[in-house]
Amino acid sequence: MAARRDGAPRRRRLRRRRFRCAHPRSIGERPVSDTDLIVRIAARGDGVTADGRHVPLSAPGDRLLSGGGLAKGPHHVDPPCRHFPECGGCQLQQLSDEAFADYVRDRVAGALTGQGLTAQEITPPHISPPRTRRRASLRALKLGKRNVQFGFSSQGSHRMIDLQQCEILEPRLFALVAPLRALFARMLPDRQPGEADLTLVEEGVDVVLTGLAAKSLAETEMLLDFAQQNRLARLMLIEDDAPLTLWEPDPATVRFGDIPVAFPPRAFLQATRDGEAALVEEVRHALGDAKMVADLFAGLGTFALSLANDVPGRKVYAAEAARDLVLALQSGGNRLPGRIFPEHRDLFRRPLTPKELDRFDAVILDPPRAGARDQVEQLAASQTPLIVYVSCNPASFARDAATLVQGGYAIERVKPVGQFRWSTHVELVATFRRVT
Ligand SMILES: C[S@@+](CC[C@H](N)C(=O)[O-])C[C@H]1O[C@@H](n2cnc3c(N)ncnc32)[C@H](O)[C@@H]1O
Repeated sequence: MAARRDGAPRRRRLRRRRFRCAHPRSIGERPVSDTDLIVRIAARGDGVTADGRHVPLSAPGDRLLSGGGLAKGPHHVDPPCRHFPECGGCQLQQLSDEAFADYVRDRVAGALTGQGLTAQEITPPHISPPRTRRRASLRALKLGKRNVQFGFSSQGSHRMIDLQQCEILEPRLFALVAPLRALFARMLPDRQPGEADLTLVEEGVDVVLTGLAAKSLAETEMLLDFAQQNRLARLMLIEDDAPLTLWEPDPATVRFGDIPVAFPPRAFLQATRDGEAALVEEVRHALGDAKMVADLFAGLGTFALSLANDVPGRKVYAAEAARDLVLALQSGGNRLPGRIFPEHRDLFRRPLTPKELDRFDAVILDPPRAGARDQVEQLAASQTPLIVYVSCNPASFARDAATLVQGGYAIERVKPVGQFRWSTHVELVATFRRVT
């Protein structure tokens, strides 16, 4: 049809195109009004309509229909994994890449708004690609002689999905799923649960098994064959809470910058390599040429060791409560003489005081999910010019951020990080500068 100058045919074409976007719906269902439009995704992953109703497994742009169904909008995609949503490993595979990135950003911005705070800048989020997760805990359940279910445990339930496909695990971790299922089938007592903690380290996959015992020579040999055939970096059993190393041809290590660090079993490691790189890069950007730096909740030294060499003469004090992590960090730090100063310290019980904090040009902190209320109160009372807060929980971060802002800091920049792809688990790096 020839285009008309009054624009009517164009409007009709647009209307038709929009209609085709919606998926087929049952007879008698029709969109009711704009209040039925899904406008955002809530923290726990439900879509929320303009009038505040929660709709599981929906995407922004979807519409609730009068019969209770859902007309899918342009951001509602087919989940890439056959186990979604029952598996529990992912919550948001129905979102387009754009909608997932918006969700990650909005979680951070929303948490700040909830505390009445604004950041001068919120950067575009970093989102980890599929199949990059380098650590996972999988559960096994033996139901019959050769019948073992092995996978993530379904969210909020004891149901298990027997994992045949996974779009988040790094391929070297996923390659172990079938061999581990077979191992559990042979060795797990009937009706008993087992667990496998997998971490990709420099030497291959580090596997820690719970629920299995090596009571006889035959069982020990079976486990050693498994480790050798699958070229594991290390195989450990947890028996009565005590770890037993069965196989570790070379010491298991991780690397921060060019510093190798011994990897204690089940130690904390950022979930993806690219996510870790994004966090380190953002902290590096914030630190600038700061010389005296404190890294609080330092873990194995992800930040301390990656950043110590950036600036001539930089010294990094690193505090961490887990003894095995501090020891590993210390031996890694020995490769940078005079640069790294680790301390075994419980920062909940004994946070750094303002007097201690005032020695530093910059303080990095990366606390557990609960946040770091007591340490942040001390920071708010200090004169530290720069604070770089790495968080795995936007809600506790925003509470701590409010304390820092009350203490005279401004939120200069926030980078949201979605390294748990398709999950509701969101991380961030925030830069605070003292302004008063
Ligand atoms: C989110 S991890 C961050 C680790 C490290 N920054 C990294 O990126 O690998 C939090 C760390 O805080 C440590 N931690 C937990 N409670 C602590 C406390 N009360 N005092 C000091 N460190 C603590 C944990 O052992 C863990 O290593």
